[in-house]
Amino acid sequence: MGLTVLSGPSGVGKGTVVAAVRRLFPDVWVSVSATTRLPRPGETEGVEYHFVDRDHFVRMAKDGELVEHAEFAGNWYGTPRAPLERRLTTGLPALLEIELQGARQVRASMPSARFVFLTPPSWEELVRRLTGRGTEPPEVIERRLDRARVELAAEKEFDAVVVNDDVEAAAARLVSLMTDS
Ligand SMILES: Nc1nc2c(ncn2[C@@H]2O[C@H](COP(=O)(O)OP(=O)(O)O)[C@@H](O)[C@H]2O)c(=O)[nH]1
Ligand SMILES: Nc1ncnc2c1ncn2[C@@H]1O[C@H](COP(=O)(O)OP(=O)(O)O)[C@@H](O)[C@H]1O
Repeated sequence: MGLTVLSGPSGVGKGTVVAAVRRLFPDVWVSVSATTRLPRPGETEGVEYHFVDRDHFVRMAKDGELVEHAEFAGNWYGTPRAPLERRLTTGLPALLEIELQGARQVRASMPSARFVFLTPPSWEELVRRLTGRGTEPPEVIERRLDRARVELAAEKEFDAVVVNDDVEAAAARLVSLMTDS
């Protein structure tokens, strides 16, 4: 059990697959990140993210309250340390859903974690999903696709690669990776 880190390009379906993992595996614990990004319609403080302003984020980072943090497409994201450490002391599974730079920081500080990369069936399908979600304006989609190229090139750094073709199959694979000792 222990810590699993899930990464993958924006729009690949990380949030969708993690929601399916929660249904398959209700005991899973998923870290709630801090971010300077504004909430999307339907997002709630403390559920998808802790939404903080830049000053607050910088203070958290400076005070060592974040396990890792990174800038992604113009906003900051980071994993709060205290709740993750509390969870890890129980020995029960914990999941982080974070981008590549953060995953690299966790790899350096917690090398025993499992690193899983979620990848799309094709580049065209990734563009379709990111555009189809309808949550970002075109210029933000462009920045995320730029990052997606970088992230896809780093697939080999991960312990396992899961293709998100079918959501349920991808979720089942992630659960088996998380629970494999
Ligand atoms: N490094 C890091 N990345 C994070 C964290 N939380 C979320 N992310 C990543 O930030 C990126 C953007 O997240 P978000 O704005 O929610 O967009 P979405 O993943 O496309 O729905 C995604 O790759 C997330 O996995 C975090 O705590 N640390
Ligand atoms: N396996 C899949 N097949 C088709 N569409 C998917 C699949 N997984 C996710 N999607 C869709 O792709 C879009 C992006 O998914 P989301 O979970 O928000 O991605 P991420 O969290 O990686 O940015 C959403 O509209 C979602 O419904």
